[in-house]
Amino acid sequence: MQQPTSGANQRIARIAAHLHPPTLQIEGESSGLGRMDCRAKGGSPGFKVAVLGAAGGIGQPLAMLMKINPLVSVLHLYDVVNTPGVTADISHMDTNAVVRGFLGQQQLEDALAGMDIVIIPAGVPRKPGMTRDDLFNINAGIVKTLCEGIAKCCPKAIVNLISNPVNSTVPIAAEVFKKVGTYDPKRLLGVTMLDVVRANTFVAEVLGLDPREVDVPVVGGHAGVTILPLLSQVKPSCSLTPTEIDYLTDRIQNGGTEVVEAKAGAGSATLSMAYAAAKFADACLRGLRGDAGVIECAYVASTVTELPFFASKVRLGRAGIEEIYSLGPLNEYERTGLEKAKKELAGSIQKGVSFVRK
Ligand SMILES: NC(=O)C1=CN([C@@H]2O[C@H](COP(=O)(O)OP(=O)(O)OC[C@H]3O[C@@H](n4cnc5c(N)ncnc54)[C@H](O)[C@@H]3O)[C@@H](O)[C@H]2O)C=CC1
Ligand SMILES: O=C([O-])CC(=O)C(=O)O
Repeated sequence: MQQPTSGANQRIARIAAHLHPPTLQIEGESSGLGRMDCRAKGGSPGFKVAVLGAAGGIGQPLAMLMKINPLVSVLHLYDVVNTPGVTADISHMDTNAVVRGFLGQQQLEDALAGMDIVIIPAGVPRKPGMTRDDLFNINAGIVKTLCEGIAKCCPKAIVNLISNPVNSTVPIAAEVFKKVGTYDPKRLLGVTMLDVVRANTFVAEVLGLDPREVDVPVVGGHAGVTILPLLSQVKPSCSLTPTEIDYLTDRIQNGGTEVVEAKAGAGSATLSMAYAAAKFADACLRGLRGDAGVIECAYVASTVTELPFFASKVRLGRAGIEEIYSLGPLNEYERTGLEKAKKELAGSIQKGVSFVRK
């Protein structure tokens, strides 16, 4: 067998050092003890993104999609299990972002330090027969702990909250940030993008269009009747029959349950959610970069209705949410839906607020 040259020896030694890092020091940063660091050099322009719950059903494909995003220079993957494997795996992708893994509560602060965007899909998913609110008891505590970490380590980060029940977890996050004095409503967004993604898909199916050409605003919240598609505002403008409107509203409101039942106990939407979360995070990143006209639906602190939180179209920019749009003209069907949505949302918001204030 041919002996490697001394130049080749040096290169192999360098690669081996990356695979089995002693205590790697990142330029300009201190390295967390026991942290998995999959490339020593970063520094290329771009944003720093953390995924909390990165080893989960949503977390893994979402981490992969964020690794592909050219706006991301550093990707931190945090979970209470399995991040070494996920980090090693994703770090082999030949895209720009430097990937670092963080395992367990003692590494949460290292995972969060310096982040521009924190995406949270941590928590338990539904099984058939459960509502999203049935997840409250477990997920409320998880979200509270993670948000306490964000308030301490990256209080200026944009937070994309995915963990259910979103209608309550966003108010929980707001209360945690208020308590420590770091709350900026412009930087806290509940991710309802999957409702829009589903609505675009189902409406396109009915109209015989390419879903990429369809834009359906979905407002309210992210559970059952609180998911309110505004089918009178579909772009391109179209006329749907009352039967089509009933079918579409029901399918969009129950899209999550459709997946939970099809998975029959193996969890809820993960792949379409990772896609939706990556699309939404990309919009936040483009806003941060200063792109004009970045508009998406999200569940945010709002004065669009009398409720303190509501999902509607928002414009994203360097400060996070730069403008929240009103609902526009609603027809009778949508006005009735809005009243039902508000009634349920009010209770879910109060439940989240009380959890932190108790
Ligand atoms: N907003 C939305 O549109 C959607 C929200 N979801 C919600 O997203 C959440 C996650 O769903 P899946 O990924 O399918 O669940 P999963 O169980 O596959 O993954 C969740 C991950 O969170 C981790 N985790 C648990 N406690 C943690 C903690 N304290 N800190 C960090 N990580 C922790 C788990 O170890 C696991 O890897 C669920 O609450 C689900 O209901 C799901 C689909 C759509
Ligand atoms: O339905 C669930 O539990 C997960 C979810 O939020 C969705 O798929 O919209």
